[in-house]
Amino acid sequence: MQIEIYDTTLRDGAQGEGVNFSLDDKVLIARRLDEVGVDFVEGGYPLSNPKDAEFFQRIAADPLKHSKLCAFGMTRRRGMKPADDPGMKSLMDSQAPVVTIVGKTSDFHVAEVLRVSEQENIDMIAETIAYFVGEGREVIYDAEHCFDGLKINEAYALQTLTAAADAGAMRIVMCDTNGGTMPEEVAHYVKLVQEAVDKPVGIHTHNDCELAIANSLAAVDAGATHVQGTINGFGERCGNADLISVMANLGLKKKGYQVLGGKQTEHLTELSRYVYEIANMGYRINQPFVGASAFAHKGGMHVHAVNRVAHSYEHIPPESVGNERRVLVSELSGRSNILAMATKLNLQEDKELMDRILHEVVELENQGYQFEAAEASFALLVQRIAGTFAPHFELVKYHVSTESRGGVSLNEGPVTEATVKLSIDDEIEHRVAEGDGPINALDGALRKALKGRFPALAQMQLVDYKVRVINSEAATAASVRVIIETRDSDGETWGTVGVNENVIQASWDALVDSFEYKLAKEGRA
Ligand SMILES: CC(=O)SCCNC(=O)CCNC(=O)[C@H](O)C(C)(C)COP(=O)(O)OP(=O)(O)OC[C@H]1O[C@@H](n2cnc3c(N)ncnc32)[C@H](O)[C@@H]1OP(=O)(O)O
Ligand SMILES: CC(=O)C(=O)O
Repeated sequence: MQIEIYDTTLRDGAQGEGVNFSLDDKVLIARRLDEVGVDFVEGGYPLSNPKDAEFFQRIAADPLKHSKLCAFGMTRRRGMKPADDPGMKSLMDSQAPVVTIVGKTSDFHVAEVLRVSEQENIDMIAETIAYFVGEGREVIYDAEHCFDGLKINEAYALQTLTAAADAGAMRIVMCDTNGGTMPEEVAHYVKLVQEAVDKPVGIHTHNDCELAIANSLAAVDAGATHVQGTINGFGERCGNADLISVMANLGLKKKGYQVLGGKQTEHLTELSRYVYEIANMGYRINQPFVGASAFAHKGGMHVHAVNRVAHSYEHIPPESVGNERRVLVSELSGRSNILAMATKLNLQEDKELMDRILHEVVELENQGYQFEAAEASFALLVQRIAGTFAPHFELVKYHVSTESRGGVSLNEGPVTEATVKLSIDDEIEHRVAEGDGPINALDGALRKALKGRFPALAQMQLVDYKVRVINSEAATAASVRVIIETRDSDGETWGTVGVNENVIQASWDALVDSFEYKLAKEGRA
């Protein structure tokens, strides 16, 4: 059975706190969803703001190839003809072939929020839908508070749904607007509504009870053939059903269903990250299926088993959703973790060497190091222990000073300067740089000292810097752990770590590892 996927990232997703798309962002996401093969893309609420209205004009000028574009709006205002309502006009002006109309299902909302008679609400639903159908548009009806309405007054809720179906809506979408419905209730009411209306039923869930995906799947099992949600679960309050997981579950896990016209789900990881990037939001590392940790193995016993049989600790192959298997190295590692990482680094299997590496990792983690987010420092550590590490430069000394002068100008902040003296092939490079703080100044001086010999260093940049105070078991004084993330011009990123009681020394150690990792990479290339 083919299940329709309806994406509302650009409308309900944008109602999530912290989510804000520019017009260009919206166009990019709509086109990506179109390429992926999503059936319906809801572009926004044209009455709401000029950006959403303009979005529809941009897409009308260069229509989507596969997905049907939907414009969202509410039923006509009370006491008005649809043709006179500015909301209806904005939906017509959008030129979207599909109009999605939200209307009230619950008599409580009709009385207390809309403050109209029950009959007027039914007229608002029926007249709005009939108007758009008469104008040649397809209409999807989003029944707001559908489950709550059915619980309070089943007969009235069903009357609103049949009014929508009879007026010509092509889908009746049951919305768990407040996100408070349980899966068994969803299944019960979806079956009930299917019997009452002669149109395909859809589901739209919110995640307030962390059940949005379970509820979407329960609805599909009960007969719904259309699922609404957002990429990465963005949305009002706790978000909507995450379509990434919905599609992965329907495409790969549950028997008898197909999504995206039977296309593969291998692009889901890329799609999820694309939307995070455009939204300028960090990825959720433990996001099911597509998160960086979704197939990351940390416990030694797990890694041991995965090395023998990959699926022993994996429910699906990571590649089936475009993700990858990762092995993490930490104090919870066994020899198998080290072996897996060392194999990646082309090291021979050597039990004695593995034991020494494992012992060193456990010892360093006890001091506060952490290699999970610092794979580059781990790779260098392995080389140091194996005796294959050849440093490209050696420190003679560095010096950092920060000077703050009063009385010159109120805008003048402190000036930080770093001097770095290195020995490179027995020659001395001695350079100075100013920066926005000590680490930036050290980074600048180090680059100046190395750039003549190693011009490729200009291709890398530091993209993240994290400091955490730690109190290791071994030492009574507080140390700090610095993790630096670096990105290369080819897109590769790597993490390095430094630990010291002095934050500048910890930063220097992480910085040097980052530079050495890049130089080793260039050497291999
Ligand atoms: C469940 C959902 O997610 S539905 C979508 C929710 N999304 C949004 O609200 C985002 C976009 N919304 C907006 O930009 C604005 O709210 C607008 C443009 C739609 C309306 O703005 P305003 O006219 O200033 O009204 P406001 O937002 O204060 O109140 C909503 C109005 O719509 C009415 N209304 C609410 N639902 C419906 C409905 N289904 N049909 C008709 N009218 C409705 C309310 O009664 C209220 O009108 P009233 O003030 O005359 O009582
Ligand atoms: C329509 C919609 O977004 C809701 O009821 O949640």
